[in-house]
Amino acid sequence: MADAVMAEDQKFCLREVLDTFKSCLSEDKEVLIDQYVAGWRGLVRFMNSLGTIFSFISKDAVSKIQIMVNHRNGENGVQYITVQSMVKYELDNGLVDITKRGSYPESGCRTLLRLHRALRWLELFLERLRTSAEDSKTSVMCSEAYNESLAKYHPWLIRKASNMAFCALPGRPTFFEVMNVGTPEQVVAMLGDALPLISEVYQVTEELYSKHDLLDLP
Ligand SMILES: CCCCCCCC/C=C\CCCCCCCC(=O)N[C@@H](COP(=O)(O)O)[C@H](O)/C=C/CCCCCCCCCCCCC
Repeated sequence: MADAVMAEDQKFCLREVLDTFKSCLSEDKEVLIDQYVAGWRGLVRFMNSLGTIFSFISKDAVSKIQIMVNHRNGENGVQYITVQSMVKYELDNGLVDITKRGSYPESGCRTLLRLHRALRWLELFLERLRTSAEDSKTSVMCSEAYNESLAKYHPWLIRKASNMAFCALPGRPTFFEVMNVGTPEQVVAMLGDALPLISEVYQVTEELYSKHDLLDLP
């Protein structure tokens, strides 16, 4: 019985993950890195539960998450509390490769930019899921969202592998079930609730990176 309760407690719930993203913005609209990273960690857990075909994506996401965690745990961790403070600290101290890869392949600015681009994919995918009909294909929604966002930054081989992996996504009903949020109507409501905040986190980061000319970091 205790085990059953435990298993129920530990069941994945996408609402909690998206709530983590919702808590990313501080009162003065700074993006909190711990919460941002926790959100991605939750999403990776969800993706892992969909099958090993997504391992190559998961591996890359985990390595980027780990780089950000290392910055937070490092001796200058306090400079990495928000994306705003990280950008200022790394730029002021010349810790970012601006035009070509060089001494700082693991800068926070570069690493977070990769996750930021993936956040745009997430936003587009969730919006499609929210407005989709019952018989819509998640693979098509995922692939369209990918082609409109991340794909332009990926070489041919990654694009090919990604689009092949998307074909393994379960149908919409199963996908909704794995999200463990409730009825399809509750899933749609939850997405409608979470999306504006995810969009805001994306917009705040996009404007910051644009202001400092960081959107094309190598
Ligand atoms: C109800 C909705 C639930 C959605 C659940 C989504 C779960 C997604 C979890 C994680 C997403 C992975 C984020 C991937 C970050 C990719 C960063 C990136 O662009 N990396 C490339 C460039 O890095 P550098 O070489 O410059 O360091 C790297 O080359 C990429 C390698 C792997 C392929 C990345 C493919 C990304 C596809 C994202 C869609 C995930 C689909 C999951 C399906 C649920």
